[in-house]
Formats: sequence, structure tokens, C-alpha cells
Amino acid sequence: MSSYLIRGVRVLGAEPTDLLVRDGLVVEAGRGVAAAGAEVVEADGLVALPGLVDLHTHLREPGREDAETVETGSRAAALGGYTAVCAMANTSPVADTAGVVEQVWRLGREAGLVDVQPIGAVTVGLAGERLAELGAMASSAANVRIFSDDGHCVADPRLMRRALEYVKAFDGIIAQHAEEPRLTQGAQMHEGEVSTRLGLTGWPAVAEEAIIARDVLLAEHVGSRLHVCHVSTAGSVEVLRHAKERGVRVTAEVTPHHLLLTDERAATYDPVFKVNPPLRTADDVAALRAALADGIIDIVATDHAPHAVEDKECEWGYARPGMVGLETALSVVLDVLGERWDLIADRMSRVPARIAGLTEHGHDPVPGAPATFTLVDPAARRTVDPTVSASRSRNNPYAGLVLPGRIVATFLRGVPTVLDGKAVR
Ligand SMILES: NC(=O)N[C@@H](CC(=O)O)C(=O)O
Ligand SMILES: [Zn+2]
Ligand SMILES: [Zn+2]
Repeated sequence: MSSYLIRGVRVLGAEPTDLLVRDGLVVEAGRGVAAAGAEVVEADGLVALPGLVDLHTHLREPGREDAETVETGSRAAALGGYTAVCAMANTSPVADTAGVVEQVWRLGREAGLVDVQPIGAVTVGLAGERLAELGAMASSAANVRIFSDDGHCVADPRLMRRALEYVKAFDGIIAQHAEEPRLTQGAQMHEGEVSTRLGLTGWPAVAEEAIIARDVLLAEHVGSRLHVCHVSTAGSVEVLRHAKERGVRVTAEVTPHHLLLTDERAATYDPVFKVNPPLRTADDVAALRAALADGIIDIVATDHAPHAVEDKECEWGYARPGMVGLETALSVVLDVLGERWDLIADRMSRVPARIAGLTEHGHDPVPGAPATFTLVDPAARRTVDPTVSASRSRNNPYAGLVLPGRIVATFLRGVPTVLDGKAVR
């Protein structure tokens, strides 16, 4: 295995130093570290962060390899600075058995670009009727700890309670897509002034907030861990604040797109802006940003949701919801939070790693730690071009926007997956 000397890097924004990487670890730090034979990576002006961890990624394999594969999604992740992603279960077939989660896990290992940690479905076929084989997925080679019917809500409160109780035995988590289906029938976008103006059926904030309120009470009642996917409203933040004050074991994520974009985008009728939960109002965006900074929302997760052209370049009403996000997440967060490196490391690496139990991730690149980190050029600005992407899909809502920051290199256990801004494989 080769060794690397990362020269002049600012670890989490600190004064420039050199990092020596050998045998999968950061072995030395300091100015002018002697490193005979090491490959030199010039990192003047670059900031090192612990490798990013995404708790919510759709990789589409098995079943929709035309939209994304484990390999192409892994490459997009590495280019975005990620070293681990959690793969959502809404594939075809659904990841509701040990066999499917092991297949995804194995494909991730073969691609070797990021650690792919499969999420298992809560219910068989995501149908919301019977619990899937949670125990078998937990004890499989994929070692599943997070379960989610994402794309669908576990709407039945009795089933949700049983799922929470079941996973408690192995400290598992239920990650809920909070959407009361009776309140979102036919919904196309956020219910509000813009939906009224456009004549599109609305997805009211209360459809999300009612499920979160119910679930934090259920989690408190049974003493289990709940994670709330893609929180999108100011009201949800208040429910979470209340639950956290009571000591409920709940964590929550926000997506980059809900931190940056609003429902005004729907006025273009461009389905690239159709997503679940929908883009909300500027007041919601402000509340989500504040909640992320103060920790009521624990992490940023991409909800990278690649879709094939035919599922997106059609009428709004027929388009599938979802947008890609792995390659732009850090730039959006930099734009929203500014260069608060310790906060960014918390929200995008340390805390998601801790929630998911990915013990090899979320460590600052200091001597003795795994060499699993990413190097960012904060001074770079780029115009987002959806065609410049490792993803198979092009449903990028940031096209034409100028965003700060560029990932220059990513290392996974001492091996570069990205160098000079390009994927190594
Ligand atoms: N976010 C989306 O709009 N779509 C996701 C499912 C989901 O995250 O709910 C997808 O799988 O495409
Ligand atoms: Zn979802
Ligand atoms: Zn999702």
C-alpha cells in the first residue's frame, strides 16, 4: 500500500500542516514531516474534513440500474467528499430480506469507493402491513441497524410501535418518512400560497408534523431510537425541540435542498423541483437552518434520489419525486452555514457516523485515526452543470447556480478514491 504526504492542509480550518498517511492511518502530523517514498498531495489552501457520511442515499440497485447503480452512486458520493453512505431500501426487489441487503453490501464492497451500509425495509415490500425480517437483516453480513420504509410512511401506529420495540433488542433505529398518507392524497407540492396560485394539490406541513409528533411519543413510550428523515417544516422543528427537551431518543436530518430551495421553484413547472417532502416556504428554510446550527436537527443527509429521464422529463403530475444531491451537498451546506468547519464536520460526518454505528467513520484526520477524510477547496466556486456528474441521472435542481467549494481529494482508509477532483476508479 502506498503512503501519501498531504502537504500544507488546514485540518478543520486550523493552521496549515502536513499529514503522513500510511497503512490506512494518519501516522504523523506537523510542518515538514519527513516522508521518503510517499506520494505528495499539494494541499495548499485546502481544508481537511473527516470523510462525509450520508445517512440517506438511494442507489437504485437492484432494479433501476438505468437510474443509478451501487457503483455509479458510490463514485458520485466519493466525488462529493463522502466515505460512507447508507443505501435506502426502496429498491426492486425491496431490501426486506437478508439476501437483498447482503447483495447491496457486497456490491458496495466490490465498487470499493465508499462504505455502503444497507438500510433494511421495516415492512414486507414497503407495503406497511407486516414487519419484514428485521432480525435476519440485523444478523446478516450486512449488519443492518437502520430500518426504513422511506418513500412510504409506516403509517399504521401499531406496526410502528412493534417495529420500534423489535429493533430495541439490538439498538436499532427506525428511520421514518413522516407523511400521513391520508393528508397527502394526490399532493404535488407544498400546500400554501404558491400551490393555490398554480392550482396544484397541496402537501400540507401538518401531514409531516402529525407523524413526527406521534412517533416521538411512541419512541418515548417504548424507549426506542427514532430517526426522522428529511425534516422540512418549521412546525416539525418545534415538535422535535419539545421531544428532545423531554429526553426522547430521536434524531433528525435535513436535506441540502430543503436548506436552500423554496416552493417558489414549482412555478417553473419543471419537475426537477418535485420532491418528497416538497420544497417549503422561506420561513421553513430559515427555521431549518437555525435548527441545524443549534442541533435540534442533528445532521444533513442528501436523500440523493436519482431518476431516469423518462421519469423526470414529463408533465409535473406524472414525474417521480426526488433529486440528486451527493455531488453538491457540501457546497450547499457551505453556502448555507459558511466556513464553520467544526459544525460542518459534526453535521455531515461525526454525528451521522455515530447514529449509524459506523465506527470507522467520523474521525478527524489526526495521528492514529483512520485515513478516511476529504480535502475541500473552500475558495473555489463552480457553476453547477448536471451533465458533469458520476451519477447516472441528471435530475439536479441546482443547474446554473454558482456554489462555493470543490472536493479535491477523498481518502478511504488510506486509499484515494478521488484525486485532483477526479474519481480514481
Ligand atoms: N425524496 C423523494 O422525493 N423520493 C425518494 C423517496 C423518498 O425519499 O421519500 C425516491 O426514492 O425517489
Ligand atoms: Zn422519504
Ligand atoms: Zn429518500
